[in-house]
Amino acid sequence: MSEKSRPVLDIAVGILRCENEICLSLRQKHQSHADHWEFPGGKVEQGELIDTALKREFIEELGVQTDNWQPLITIPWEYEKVSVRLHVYQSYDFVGTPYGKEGQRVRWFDQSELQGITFPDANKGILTALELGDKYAISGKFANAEDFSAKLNNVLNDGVKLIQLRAKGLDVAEVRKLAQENIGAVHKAGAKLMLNGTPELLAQTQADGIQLASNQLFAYDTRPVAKDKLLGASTHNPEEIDQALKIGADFILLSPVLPTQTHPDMEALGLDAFRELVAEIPVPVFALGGMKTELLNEAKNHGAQGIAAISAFWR
Ligand SMILES: Nc1nc2c([nH]c(=O)n2[C@H]2C[C@H](O)[C@@H](COP(=O)(O)OP(=O)(O)OP(=O)(O)O)O2)c(=O)[nH]1
Repeated sequence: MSEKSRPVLDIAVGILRCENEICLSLRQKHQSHADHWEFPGGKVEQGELIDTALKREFIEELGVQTDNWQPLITIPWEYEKVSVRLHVYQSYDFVGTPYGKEGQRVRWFDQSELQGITFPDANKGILTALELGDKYAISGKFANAEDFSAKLNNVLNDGVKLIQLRAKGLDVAEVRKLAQENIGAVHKAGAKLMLNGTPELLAQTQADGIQLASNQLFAYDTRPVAKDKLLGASTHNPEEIDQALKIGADFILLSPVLPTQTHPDMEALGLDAFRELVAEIPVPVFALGGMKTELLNEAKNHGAQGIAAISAFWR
């Protein structure tokens, strides 16, 4: 059967958390992806809600009662033999001690250990979703280097964990200097700094990744940064989204979701069209364009990892 015509299996995937630890189980020899760790879960039965499926699977497979499952990300994925849609939820709420009721190994891992663990391929976007917060601040206007640091500090104090240094008026050397002067404060706050720039610039700094503008995406055939750096891609349509995924983007910005003063000439997608596009993207997607913190939950309810904005964060 061709990949397009075969049925898609809906899988409920549960990230059960206890402080910084996450419960994983090891897939068994008779299963696909044998000896890969997974977040527990399984197929959603006909007509079943995702959180009902998760409660059932955690009782059946791990002997724990769970509650308060919250959506994190949905991952569409084509394996060689099966098409799946992973509905990934997380919860801190459980009663009992998880154990392998079906003989599988079950273990708690610190979240910082997850990057070194072998998961099925579809899980890459889940790990990124766990790593990134739900607010992505993009730097706006600033008077000088001191003013940049002060504004950045406000963003960090607001608890934002992902920041893009975007300074179109500066030359590369000035951007590099700003990045190096501020990276310490960003990392001290447990946040990550993305550069609106090239892989070459990234290599000269301690920044965490680059954000490629939509017209830069087509300059590459393969991932232009190392695996341990973040690659963000700015997109507006399916063609740019496909190219972003082709070159291994870790996450995507999709815009303009709502009308925005920065691009008055572009027609806004609207949240419903945003949701439809996001449903086909196996990595986290931030909603950009007209976003304010009051819209965060609505954006998340439409499948977003969170919101990206200049004016909502940069003050
Ligand atoms: N539970 C879970 N499933 C995952 C994860 N990542 C991932 O790609 N999957 C895929 C593997 C399977 O194709 C499907 C899970 O279905 P399932 O759990 O009912 O499958 P199963 O044990 O019957 O094993 P099989 O039919 O795939 O051999 O979702 C994950 O983290 N947790």
